Amino acid sequence: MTKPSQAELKILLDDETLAQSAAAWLTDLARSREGRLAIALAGGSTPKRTYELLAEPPFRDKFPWSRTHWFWGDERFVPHDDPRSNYLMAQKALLSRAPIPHVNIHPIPTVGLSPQAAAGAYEAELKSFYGAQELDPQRPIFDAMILGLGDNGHTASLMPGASALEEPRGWVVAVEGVASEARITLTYPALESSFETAFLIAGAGKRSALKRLRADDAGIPAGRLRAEGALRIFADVEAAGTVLG
Ligand SMILES: O=C1O[C@H](COP(=O)(O)O)[C@@H](O)[C@H](O)[C@H]1O
Repeated sequence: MTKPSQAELKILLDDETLAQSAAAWLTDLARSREGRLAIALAGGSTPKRTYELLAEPPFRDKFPWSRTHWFWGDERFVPHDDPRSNYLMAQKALLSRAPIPHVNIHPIPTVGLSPQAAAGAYEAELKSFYGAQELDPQRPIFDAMILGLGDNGHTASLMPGASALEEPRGWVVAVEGVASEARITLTYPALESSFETAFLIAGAGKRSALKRLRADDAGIPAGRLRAEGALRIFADVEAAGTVLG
């Protein structure tokens, strides 16, 4: 298990170089893996430029689109055309602009069912894709997991104080009452089940949370993550300020 304090930290000058570096990492990783690939996307605003770059040359021309499947680490429980939707952000920045087969896109359902039912449906979809009901640490679900870090230390939709933080076995849960809308999130066991994981972190507002992440601070949800594979942090200098200082 890899703790955040053991992550390889890459500090980039600004948003653009962070996105270039993250897109290069993901493309090289995807090309180095054989067969079917699973990538879990983060939402929010930080990864948007990385997603855009993947759909543009030179990354677009090198990426193994046909064998890559796209999942989400979390979703806001709103329709997919709502501006808050993590699916919508990825769809506009990447999915609609790259040659991705429709069957390779696995959004978290948000309409016509309860948050609990949506979490159950997504867990069933992940298990069907994985081909087993139980996680094998030797065989992670994902090849790459992209994560963000909230100012309050949340990652995916593992929010401070949420009961989701204590979920020992389930792969996906609903989170209600901790944000303006309900959330659906992968739990630690599922988020940790990846060959490689990368946090994308930008902006001065993230300085304190990044410092706590790098100290494995269990007081923030991200600080409790123990990745099964390699862990990387791509941070811009604004976010990394106190880490460098
Ligand atoms: O609410 C969320 O926030 C985090 C962090 O987003 P950012 O815009 O501050 O990078 C994100 O990773 C997560 O997917 C999202 O639902």
